[in-house]
Amino acid sequence: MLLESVFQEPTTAPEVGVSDRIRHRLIEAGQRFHANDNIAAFIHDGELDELRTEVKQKLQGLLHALVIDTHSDHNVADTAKRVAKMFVHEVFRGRYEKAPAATTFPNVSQLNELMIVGPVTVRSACSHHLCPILGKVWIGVLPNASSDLIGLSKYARLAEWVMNRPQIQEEAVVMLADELEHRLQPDGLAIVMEASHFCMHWRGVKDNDALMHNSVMRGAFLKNATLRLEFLNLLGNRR
Ligand SMILES: Nc1nc2c(ncn2[C@@H]2O[C@H](COP(=O)(O)OP(=O)(O)OP(=O)(O)O)[C@@H](O)[C@H]2O)c(=O)[nH]1
Repeated sequence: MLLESVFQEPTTAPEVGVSDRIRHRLIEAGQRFHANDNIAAFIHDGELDELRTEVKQKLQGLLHALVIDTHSDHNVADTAKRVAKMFVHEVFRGRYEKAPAATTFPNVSQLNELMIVGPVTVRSACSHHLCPILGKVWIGVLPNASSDLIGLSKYARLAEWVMNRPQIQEEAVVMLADELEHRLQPDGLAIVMEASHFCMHWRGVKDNDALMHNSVMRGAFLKNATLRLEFLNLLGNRR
């Protein structure tokens, strides 16, 4: 091959990848696209499969950079494909898919007593190292006569949707609280999360036992110490 042909400028513009198209739409709309943001509204039909293909290609490049022989080692031959599927359609799907439908029902019995759902098992990944976060969430709701109600399973589905993104735990509970508050319009909302961070177990400090606990208290749970205590005491007996 002639040396000139190696250094020749490309005559055609490089093809714009699907991630660039999506990013362009987000920037045009002034929309944030942090690791824990949902960007489903900016992804057109069919583009998620295209995105998975692009991610696969980049992961193949990552394996190459790690000097892993993906040709002769049959164990890694499909790793890029598998990991791309895992990121886009499984562990980070909360970024790319629309919120699960959560039909709301009127509070016909005008319930205004404390209700607790949990423990809801949640799985996430830390945005710093993309290591798994495995944990549990407890949700307390104090409805009022005009609050909406949602089916019990929808608490778990919404929690899964919010957690299936690269996150930090402090922001994850706030995001979940925002989603629930928006749908239920309760007098009070409380969330407690307890999670195990694999970035602390598998690598780094290698502490196997440390857990992170955090909470968010809104409305009546913030103002009324007795209610807050009732919620926390009820969890205390069940954890
Ligand atoms: N606050 C908070 N920190 C987290 C969370 N998940 C992981 N981390 C921590 O975020 C930190 C990552 O940032 P750095 O301290 O810059 O990373 P690092 O030098 O690789 O840290 P080491 O883990 O100590 O090796 C680590 O201490 C993680 O344990 C989370 O949900 N919330």
